[in-house]
This record gives sequence, C-alpha cells and structure tokens, in this order.
Amino acid sequence: MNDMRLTERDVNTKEIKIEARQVQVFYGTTHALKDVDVEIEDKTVTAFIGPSGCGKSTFLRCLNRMNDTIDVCRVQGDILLDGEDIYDKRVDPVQLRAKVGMVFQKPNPFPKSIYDNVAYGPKIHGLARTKVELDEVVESSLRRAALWNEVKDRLDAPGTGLSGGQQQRLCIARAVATSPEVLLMDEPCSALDPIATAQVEELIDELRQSYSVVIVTHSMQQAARVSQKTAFFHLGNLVEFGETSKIFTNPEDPRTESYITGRIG
Ligand SMILES: Nc1ncnc2c1ncn2[C@@H]1O[C@H](COP(=O)(O)OP(=O)(O)OP(=O)(O)O)[C@@H](O)[C@H]1O
Repeated sequence: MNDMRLTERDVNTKEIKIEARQVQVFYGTTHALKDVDVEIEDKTVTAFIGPSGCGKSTFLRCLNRMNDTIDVCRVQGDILLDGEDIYDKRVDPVQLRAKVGMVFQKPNPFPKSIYDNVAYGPKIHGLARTKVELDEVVESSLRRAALWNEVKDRLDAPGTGLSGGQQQRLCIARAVATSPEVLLMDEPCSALDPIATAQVEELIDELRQSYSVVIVTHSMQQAARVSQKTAFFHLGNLVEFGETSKIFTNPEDPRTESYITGRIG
C-alpha cells in the first residue's frame, strides 16, 4: 500500500520541462494561437490533438523557435525551457534546436550517407572530438532509434535509399544525436504504413524514458496509444489539457467531447 502511494507521488512530481505562459501567435493579421498556458513534463509523451488549422503545429514550432523562419509570424508571451526564456535575445536558435530536436511529417534525410546523416549534428555542435567518439555517437543514436541492426552493415549507403519507416527512424536518430532534452514530432507517422507506424510508436514509448516527447497527431487512436498527457486545441485555443485517459474517457469541455466523439473536426 505504501509502495503504491510512493509510486503515485513519483508520477505526480515529474519535472516540468517546458512552461508556456500566455502564448499568442500571429501570421500577419491571422491570430493563430490565443493565450496558451501549458506545462509540459519531462519523461512524458504529450500529444497535441485538434481539428485541422487549430494551431497544433504552430504551437509545436514555437517550442524550438522554428516559427522564427516564417517572416510573417509573430510570437508573444513566454516559453520557458527548464525555467529559461527560449525567446531571450541571448539564446542562439541553432543551439536551442539541438536541445529541442524536431522530427517532421515527411521523413527528410539529408542527401548523404546514413552515417553522415547522424554525424552531421554532433559535428557542427562539436559534440565529438575524435572519429572514435563520433562513431560511438552514431552507433548509440542509431541504436536509440531502433535502426542499428538494420543498417550497421551499410552505413555508407545513402539515407534516402532506406524505406519510409527506416528513413523516419533515421531522422529520429539524427535528432537524438545532439543529446536533446525534448523531441518534437509533427505527425511523424502520417507518411508511414501500419507496420512502420507501429515501430515508430514503440520507439516513441522507449524515447520517453530519456526525453520529454511532444507529438502532433491527427489520429486520436495514436494519441491514446502513445501519450500520457493530451492537449486539445480548437480554433487557436488550448481548450483542455490533462491525463490522456481522462481526456478520452471523461473530458470536461463540451468541445473536447464533440471532437473525440467525431462531431467536430
Ligand atoms: N506559414 C503560415 N503563414 C500564414 N498562416 C499560417 C501559416 N502556418 C499556419 N498558418 C495558419 O495558422 C493557423 C493554424 O495552423 P496550424 O498549421 O498550426 O494548424 P494545425 O492544427 O497544425 O493544422 P493541421 O492539422 O491541418 O496541420 C491556420 O489558420 C493556418 O492557416
């Protein structure tokens, strides 16, 4: 009994990795996100769900300043990573993106070898001093992405020659190679077949032992399978955020209920 209480307390005291306060995003005059407040936990998978155009990807891109690359985009409010404002002028977005890695919808390996795809980040961030160290980072990243056994004999082959699911795991290996703390995934399985999707979902579950993982998904089944926390967005508002099991079985807001029962979206 005591052990159970201890376990519950441990679960409830997960460290907050990212805190967003009153985040607003505008694309020109379009108000894409309105007053988003959320706390994203470490060693947890958080899913962002909601109808098309509700702002899920926009908010995901705020978390590693990918929106900086869009001219018309303006972000207001605070986003703190381990208590530090990521929009502070002293923060270098390239360094930030090594800490807060991203995996995109369509697998996008560089037109380079499998080895070089993974080695690129550690090289530019000076994370490996010798070839031996670099080899170790490449191997451990490919192992973390559950791809090592499939590619260890052809590390010099082009990354673009792998299957779609393998390419997506290569992109995950590339993201973990810079020792990130957070992994952002924007619909990472939408271009994959069911078998590759299952492999990536299993991998996401393993990655959460080491990272805070945030995933945008159109699939409610996927959100229910892989995440512990879910955020439901609607028309630029974060309507409801909480335990995934609660969001899907007993949501508080009627808009969440309509979405999960298929009445909106
Ligand atoms: N680069 C951009 N320029 C202008 N408006 C944009 C841009 N990106 C997104 N928007 C607008 O911001 C709003 C939110 O878009 P966003 O892509 O974040 O939604 P989403 O929930 O991820 O949608 P989807 O599920 O269809 O990918 C939409 O109204 C969209 O048209």
